[in-house]
Amino acid sequence: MGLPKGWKRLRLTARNAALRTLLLTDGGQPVQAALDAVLATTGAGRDDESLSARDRHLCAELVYGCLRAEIRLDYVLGQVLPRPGDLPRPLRHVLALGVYGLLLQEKVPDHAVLHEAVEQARALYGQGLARLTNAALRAVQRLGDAPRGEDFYAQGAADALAGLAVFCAAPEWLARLWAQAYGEADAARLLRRSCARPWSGLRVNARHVRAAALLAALRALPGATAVGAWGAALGPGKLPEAVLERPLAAWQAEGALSFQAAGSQVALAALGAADLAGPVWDMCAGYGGKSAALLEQGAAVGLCTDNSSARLRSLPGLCRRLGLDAPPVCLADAARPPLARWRGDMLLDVPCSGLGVLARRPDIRRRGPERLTTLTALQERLLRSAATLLEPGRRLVYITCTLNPAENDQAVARLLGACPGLRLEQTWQTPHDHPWLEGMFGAVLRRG
Ligand SMILES: C[S@@+](CC[C@H](N)C(=O)[O-])C[C@H]1O[C@@H](n2cnc3c(N)ncnc32)[C@H](O)[C@@H]1O
Repeated sequence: MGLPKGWKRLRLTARNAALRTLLLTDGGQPVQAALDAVLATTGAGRDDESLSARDRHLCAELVYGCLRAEIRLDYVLGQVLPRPGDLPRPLRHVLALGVYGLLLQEKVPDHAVLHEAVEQARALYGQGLARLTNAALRAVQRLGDAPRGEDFYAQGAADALAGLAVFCAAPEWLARLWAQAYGEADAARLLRRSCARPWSGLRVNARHVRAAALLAALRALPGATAVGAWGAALGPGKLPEAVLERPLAAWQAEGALSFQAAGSQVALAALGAADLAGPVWDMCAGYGGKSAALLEQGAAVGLCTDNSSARLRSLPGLCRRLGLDAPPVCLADAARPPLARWRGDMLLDVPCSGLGVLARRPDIRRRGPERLTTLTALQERLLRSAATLLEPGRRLVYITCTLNPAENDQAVARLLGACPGLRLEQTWQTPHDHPWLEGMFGAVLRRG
């Protein structure tokens, strides 16, 4: 999306960088890619045009926070403005950033939030809309604590679930899908979890000489939780700068440490993926996060394929950093694989709706339910093609990061119905009442 003409009048601040990032996400760019693109132009070394490390962090918090709360912020704006949807999109982001600052951002004084929002509106659109911004945000201030509580969002909602969906900034269709699939109590738990700030997941490279010491040090951090065999998770804001007197970035650069979502690590451990019989074929290897974890933990990954060359391209470099022998990589559509047989086990970490990772990927909630049917059909094709290649005695591990039965247990059931030679050995999913672990699903199938 093009930027309004007045954009150049804005100073480089965390909030202005956040505004620019949010605009990029409107054009369909994934949130982290948009943030990386904006921060790449605001790095240190550009004298008057640089953001401090603290401001870069604040910018990320604002972007992720606003996207995570978008539906809720829009609702609040709808209570103080007659037709916020008619305003230009950049101004709506200015207002949303302002409401986020007033209601959900700790430690930032209201007057600073108001001042910067009004400055943004003035620079982009002039005095008239700056006045409107000031009036709208002051009206939000006058609502007091009400918008911080759930009851505020029940006004005008069809029922309690619809009100909770707005409070948790989830689309109503998703709340209904979860209520129908898992019951209202679980749907409520999942909605609350989906809008909380995510935990950071760290994975220690089991092959690194200091792996044991590093793992022990990470797990000994205040509030740290062990995940899987080689991981630790830390709550929001708890990531330290350094461990064992070295910056985390240095451990990462020398291949001792990777960032990997705790849910992925727990899923791999629960499904026994490190014990898969080689050569393992990772059919949707992407950037190689799961393959790298398996290689570190001793699995013989023999082939990585994906239909995205941009993703696959980073896999050899990732292996190099971690000191692993990179498996062969090949650009391939897993629904029409380039091989007729595969003698080892297979990993199918499919493209999915991502409804289990909304806290970490908040832009996913902007996508509508219509894509669920397309994704389910794609997963069915991928499962069938993998099952066709599976040799007797070999296992196929199926993984999603979603909370949607059609993509999870029902997808597995459909495959079992269509392929009588397959046996279901295990299914696993993140417990719905887990307060922070992402929603993952996995199944292990074996050809008899
Ligand atoms: C959940 S991601 C995989 C993440 C990866 N396993 C990791 O841990 O980093 C799903 C991947 O499937 C890939 N994909 C989508 N459609 C595909 C297809 N038809 N054949 C192969 N890969 C596909 C996407 O490019 C994406 O990288």
